[in-house]
Amino acid sequence: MEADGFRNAAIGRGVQSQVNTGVRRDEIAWIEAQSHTARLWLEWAERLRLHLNRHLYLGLFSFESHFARYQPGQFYQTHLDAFRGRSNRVVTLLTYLNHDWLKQHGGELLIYPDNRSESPVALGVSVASVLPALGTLVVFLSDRFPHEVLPATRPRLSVAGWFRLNE
Ligand SMILES: O=C(O)CCC(=O)C(=O)O
Ligand SMILES: [Fe+2]
Repeated sequence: MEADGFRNAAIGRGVQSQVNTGVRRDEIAWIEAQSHTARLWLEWAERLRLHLNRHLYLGLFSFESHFARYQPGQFYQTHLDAFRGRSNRVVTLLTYLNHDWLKQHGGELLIYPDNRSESPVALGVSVASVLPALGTLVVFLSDRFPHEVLPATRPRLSVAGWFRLNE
């Protein structure tokens, strides 16, 4: 654990969790209710959870969230946040803490087509390219949209969160 609370991000959970720097190079810090801002974020997520359950009947049970810090050149290769039958992450939230982020800084989040789509999709072509700029919020179903983080020329701070089903 670094002095500032960040540590190397691992892949997988519990005993299967491992740090694999070939896939992801970022550092993370879990968000608990450690500050007023953190509490506001968790309260906002709780209201969104109730709203999604009320209107989309998703049965979301809990929320977990972390900061992630990518140093220049670091990345996260294409992955899904959940696998059918193996994880209970249902909805992914991403938001960014980077002022004045320009296209030339790179660091895009690339989102690939829904893996259950019926229509033929061009392999390897993203459906969205998102600059990690302050004020942007991305929401998608965790087990359906592969995504990756491209390297940036500046440090890149994000907040990721997942609504989960009951374990
Ligand atoms: O920081 C991002 O844009 C995405 C991070 C991500 O995909 C993850 O933490 O699972
Ligand atoms: Fe992800």
